[in-house]
Amino acid sequence: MPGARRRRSTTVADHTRSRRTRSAAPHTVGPERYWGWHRLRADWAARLVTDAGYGPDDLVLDLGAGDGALTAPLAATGARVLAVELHPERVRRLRRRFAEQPRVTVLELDLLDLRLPSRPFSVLANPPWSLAKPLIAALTAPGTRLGRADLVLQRGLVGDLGRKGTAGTGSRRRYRAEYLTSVPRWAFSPAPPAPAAVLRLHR
Ligand SMILES: C[S@@+](CC[C@H](N)C(=O)[O-])C[C@H]1O[C@@H](n2cnc3c(N)ncnc32)[C@H](O)[C@@H]1O
Repeated sequence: MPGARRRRSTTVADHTRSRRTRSAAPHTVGPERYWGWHRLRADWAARLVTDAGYGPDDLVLDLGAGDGALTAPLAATGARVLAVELHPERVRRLRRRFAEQPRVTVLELDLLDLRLPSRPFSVLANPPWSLAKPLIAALTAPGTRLGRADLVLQRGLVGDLGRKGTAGTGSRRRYRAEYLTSVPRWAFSPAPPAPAAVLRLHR
């Protein structure tokens, strides 16, 4: 199971070593932890899943799954879904909600510690925006099996990456970065401080 056992292979954390070796500040589960919580409304989540077009042959990661806004419509496509969430109560709710769905696996894990699957996979996620850059670096690193990722992120960052047109570490930038669509603030509950957009990364 991806992420369940840590081999010394690529984890998202490998790309953020400097962050991780600082005291555990932004990722610690504890009273000082700030938990971003801008849930996608069901209609927008359904729209993003429809646009992505996944089906039973796909393995799709929902990183920062919350209470399953994207996990649920993804599961409805028949895809195999890996929902990663760190907040313990949200993990409990996810496990209850998807208990009867064997094609959904919920991992209680810092997404920066996730060992990426060794088989081809995709990502559809509305992750914590503070982790956008290390997450993109990890997903596009040499050797990952990522096929495509649609990430709901702060619009300014998506615009910058879309203009640049590529993403990836090292001299060979293997992924195209595309500004897929704008997402208005009212697509979330509560509304985030800045407007959002979907960044599509694909080989
Ligand atoms: C912007 S919310 C999105 C929730 C859900 N995907 C949705 O669209 O409604 C981000 C989620 O990431 C979770 N989260 C924050 N830091 C995380 C981390 N380091 N690893 C995994 N999940 C994290 C939060 O608890 C929250 O549920």
